[in-house]
Amino acid sequence: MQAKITVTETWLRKHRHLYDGATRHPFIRSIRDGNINISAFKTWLGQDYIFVRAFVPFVASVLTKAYKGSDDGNGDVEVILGGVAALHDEISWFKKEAFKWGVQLSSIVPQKANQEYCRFLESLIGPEVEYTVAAVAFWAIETIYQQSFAHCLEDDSKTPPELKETCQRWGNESFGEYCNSLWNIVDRQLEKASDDVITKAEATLLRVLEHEVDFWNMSHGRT
Ligand SMILES: Cc1ncc(CNC=O)c(N)n1
Repeated sequence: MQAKITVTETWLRKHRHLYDGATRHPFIRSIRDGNINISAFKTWLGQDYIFVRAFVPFVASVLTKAYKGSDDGNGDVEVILGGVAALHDEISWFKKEAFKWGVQLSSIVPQKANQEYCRFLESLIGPEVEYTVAAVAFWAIETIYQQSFAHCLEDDSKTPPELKETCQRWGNESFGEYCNSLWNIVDRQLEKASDDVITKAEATLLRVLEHEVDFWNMSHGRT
């Protein structure tokens, strides 16, 4: 018997080009090739700190929806709670890393692409946004970082040693397993979703991919 093709697999095939654009962006390639411009890296670091702060309430809203969706015999709440805990760690890491690179976090002004991405996150927080739709966004946001930074840690990469720890943060195996758990959550939700919700979720995935590309572009100085 042939394994059934999931909705997410269909999407990733259909939108492969945009997906690769987000996970194999020139910014990531430049880290991987070892010719990253350090000022671009610092821009990314400061802007991503702001993004992550805005990401926390979004993830908390996904957690609430998982709880309320509440035929949660599948442990969605625990997986997402793990994500919240990791973000607590991550915020401390950003502060430490910013200090190391001489980036003053308190004086960072969010750039346009970042503002728009944060506003998009806010638009997904409200109770009118279905759990399935919010979970798809969450899965995509985490997975893009995982795939991008794991690419910088492959055997043939020339990632500068001082950036390895950053790449490890999202490229490590346990973050990969966490992303797979999110993927399972999303697949399970989509299997029982209405066509209307599936359509909305696909549109949301596309918006995430576009925002991620714009975010990398911003760090790369292409805005
Ligand atoms: C722009 C962006 N997208 C995804 C992530 C990864 N999630 C949490 O850290 C991130 N830090 N920044």
